[in-house]
Amino acid sequence: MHISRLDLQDIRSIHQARLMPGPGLNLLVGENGAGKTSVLEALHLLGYGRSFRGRVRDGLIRTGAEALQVYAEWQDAANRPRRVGLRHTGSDWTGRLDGEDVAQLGDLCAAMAVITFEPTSHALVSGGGDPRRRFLDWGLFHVEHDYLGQWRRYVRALKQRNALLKARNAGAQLDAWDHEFAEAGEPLHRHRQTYMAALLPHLQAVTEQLLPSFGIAAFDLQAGWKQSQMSLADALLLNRERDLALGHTGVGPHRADWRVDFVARPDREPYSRGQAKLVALACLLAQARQLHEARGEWPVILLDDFASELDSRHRQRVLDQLDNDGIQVFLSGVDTLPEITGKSVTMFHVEHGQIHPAS
Ligand SMILES: Nc1ncnc2c1ncn2[C@@H]1O[C@H](COP(=O)(O)OP(=O)(O)OP(=O)(O)O)[C@@H](O)[C@H]1O
Repeated sequence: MHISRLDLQDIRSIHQARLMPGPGLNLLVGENGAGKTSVLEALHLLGYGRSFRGRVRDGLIRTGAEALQVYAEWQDAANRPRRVGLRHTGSDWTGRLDGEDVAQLGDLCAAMAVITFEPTSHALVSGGGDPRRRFLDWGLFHVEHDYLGQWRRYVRALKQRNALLKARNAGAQLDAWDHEFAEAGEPLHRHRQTYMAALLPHLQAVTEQLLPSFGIAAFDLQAGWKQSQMSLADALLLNRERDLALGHTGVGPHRADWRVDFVARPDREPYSRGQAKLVALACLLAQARQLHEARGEWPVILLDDFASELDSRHRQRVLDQLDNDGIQVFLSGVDTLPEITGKSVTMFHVEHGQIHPAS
């Protein structure tokens, strides 16, 4: 997808702005605090319904304004014009997609595929399991039409089961929710397995380009229970006493995780922050490629503060790859980058919340 127009209103220090982005690399340059990241946050909001710097009500709306608004136009894979608009007050939102009101924020997010690489993205490989589960769920949400419904069914069963566990209610109701939980959880896991298998060749290809000396040794999914030894229903039964004592469900796809191991790192020594960022970026770019393979459409890629912690050689490799693939990228930085030489670049100067195309 190529966003051809982006209107922003009352996002952080940006009162009103309109950008006409180019199809390739869009570079947002300006001093610290100018408002560059705010533009990326607005796009991320359309793709995820939230900011990557906290909740909307925690400062995304310009001080003194009642609500923020974002509007974007793009062409989809079949070159059809699409448009999306979102107004958010911090507690309530209204959304329009192709001229129609939408009932769920998820409908907007499904239309806009956005992949964001930002200063905390290294958490994808060096933090807890939450971002890694979200990574899988995001990919599946965009390529498997029924995944969202299955995921919602699972989350509902988990909530109900946890409520019963908290109330120490081990009666027939718990049996019924165990059944529902297992029925919803098993297919979720199978989807994740299939997705990881589909992702692997892309991860290999991206790693080959970004980190050629690493070599992928394994890309493994842990189900969240001892899936090779028992069904989810059996795992629930086995863990029931423990779950009742703890008041929550300790096994299931909500405890799943994945890891990527490299031939060059047999002892799995900890990554430097820059290495963690590169591995995280490789995973995100693999996800972009898989989405393209599955849907015939590239996501939009946001690279916030890209220059920090990635050396020039790696920046060059990343930007070359994105350029070769013809992906639309929004990149923010305090300075322009030498690595953009020879690429099709649309540049914007950002200053005190004002955005001007650079001539
Ligand atoms: N709710 C708000 N209302 C008004 N201004 C805000 C609000 N939240 C943040 N700001 C201001 O917006 C600016 C933040 O912009 P942003 O983080 O997008 O800058 P940036 O250009 O990405 O900076 P850096 O290069 O330092 O990362 C800051 O000047 C901040 O004071």
